[in-house]
Amino acid sequence: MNGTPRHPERTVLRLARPYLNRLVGAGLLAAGTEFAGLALMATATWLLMSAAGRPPLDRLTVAIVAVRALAISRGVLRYTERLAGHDAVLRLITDVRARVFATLAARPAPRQRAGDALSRLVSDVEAVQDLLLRVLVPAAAAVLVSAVAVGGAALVSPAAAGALAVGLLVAGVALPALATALTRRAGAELAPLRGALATDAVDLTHGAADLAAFGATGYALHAARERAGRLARLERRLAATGFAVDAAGVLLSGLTAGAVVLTALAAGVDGVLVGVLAVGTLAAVEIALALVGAARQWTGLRTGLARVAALLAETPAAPAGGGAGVEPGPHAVRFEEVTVRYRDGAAPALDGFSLDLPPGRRVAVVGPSGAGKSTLAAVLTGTVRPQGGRVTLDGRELSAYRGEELPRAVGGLLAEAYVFHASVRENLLLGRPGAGDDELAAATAAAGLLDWVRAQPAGWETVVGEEGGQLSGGQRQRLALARALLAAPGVLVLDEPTEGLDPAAADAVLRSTLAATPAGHSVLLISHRLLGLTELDEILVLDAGRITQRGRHADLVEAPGWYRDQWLLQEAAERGYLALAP
Ligand SMILES: Nc1ncnc2c1ncn2[C@@H]1O[C@H](COP(=O)(O)OP(=O)(O)OP(=O)(O)O)[C@@H](O)[C@H]1O
Repeated sequence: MNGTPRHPERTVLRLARPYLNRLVGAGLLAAGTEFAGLALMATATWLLMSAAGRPPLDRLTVAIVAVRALAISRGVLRYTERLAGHDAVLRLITDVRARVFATLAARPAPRQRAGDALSRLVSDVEAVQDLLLRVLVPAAAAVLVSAVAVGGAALVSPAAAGALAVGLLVAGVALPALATALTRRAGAELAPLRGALATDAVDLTHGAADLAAFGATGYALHAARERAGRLARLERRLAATGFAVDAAGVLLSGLTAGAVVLTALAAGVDGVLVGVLAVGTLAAVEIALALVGAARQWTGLRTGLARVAALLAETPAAPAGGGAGVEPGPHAVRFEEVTVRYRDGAAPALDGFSLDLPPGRRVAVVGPSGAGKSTLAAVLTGTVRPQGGRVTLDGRELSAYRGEELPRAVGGLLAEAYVFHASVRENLLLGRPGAGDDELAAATAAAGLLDWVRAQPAGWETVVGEEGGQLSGGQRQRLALARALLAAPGVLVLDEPTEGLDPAAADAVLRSTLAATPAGHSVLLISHRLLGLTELDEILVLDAGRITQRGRHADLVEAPGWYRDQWLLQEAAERGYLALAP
């Protein structure tokens, strides 16, 4: 696991480099907007106070025109700033999303909940957008305008400018630092609580039927309500702290204006200009107070930014040799002393596993639940990377193949295959885009689903529902199997291909599946069911990640051990089942 970069902002800024001109432009426009606002207040004050003395109108003309020009330009500048800022940031975000997806796609299968991963992906990438648009651009504008305001005030009275500078420093540095310090801890507690609440919502809706069946709805609701209550209390506390800091900001702007007025009066500044300084100070402090908001945003964004930066830092290295290209057809696979451990300190799921799978060989892996069979399939398809040993395809390590290369050589039916909310045809074409009806029919026949497809009024266009919900478990399994057969990778991995089928159907489907696999293609079959394995070249019995027995069915069934015991049990059970079957 890569370490989290210590300054995620730097990673973001590095990515933003190609758009730097646009971002600087947006920053300048934002500063222009704020400056126009400040100048508008100051000019309007001068105009009002001067007009009170009834001077000749021509002395006021420039100021009148300036007020109009500033009022209009403020709106125009704000609009162009938003346009320029969003244009730059949305371009950057497109890059960031593409990189994040590429990294995730090249990564082993996620170990976290899919919903959580997805929502994080969306909100974390948005953190990059917010960092630029809500933190950096307004902060840069506030700093620039504060400097201009102090410079302007210094032209009138250096002493008043000093008082203004102090006020602006407190508003733009001390208050933001205070706001960050006060909210950091609560903010850190908030994120996991929000995550837990999202998970509760998913569990309570998706698991409603099971919760009701076990009479656990009340308990689950109570736990979720408690977490929601804790979140609400935390948010109330954060809001109260936020209001206190905001109130301090208002107080500060009054105090700064008072100090500026007193120093200006003491320095003998003309009354009208004192008024201009007072109103200008209120406007300038308000602009500097934007930094409090920026700091608050920044605190909230840091966790998401760190996660995105960690993902981006993980950008997959191009495989050595640039990927030699994978031809369809036979391939040789070799496992050498492969060890997989899902967690440090946990027992290994695979423990020094070795196997030769030359082209055309058909091997079954059997063993008790938790023995490591699915882990083996995941290692072979590249979704789990072993911590020890190596797995090679045609002599090259699996990790040396590009993400899109490996599936051309190794693939098949993995545990919990996903069926898309689409037609039977579309689900099948995923296995081999462009396959004709004959090919679809051959694969579907081997999986034992062709009769069902033919019986449907819509045939290949039958829509299977969300996650294949309009199919029976067995039909879903057969559809996924047909898709794997259509893909016809050189190394076909079949994780429980006949799960959910009755014994007679399971035998038939396994036989036709093996028959439909082209000569020279190897097969790694994972199965709980030991019947029907007579045709396989070798059967491995796996237990706690190690091979405990190996051989052909005829030999294993003669030797005392797990295989024989299990085979006898299953055979007796199925004989009973078949005797009862009509
Ligand atoms: N994603 C995971 N995270 C942590 N541990 C895992 C994960 N997947 C599997 N394991 C652990 O690894 C071991 C092997 O699991 P695996 O799924 O490979 O066994 P299996 O033989 O396929 O079991 P089954 O026949 O029940 O499907 C088990 O102890 C399991 O708890």
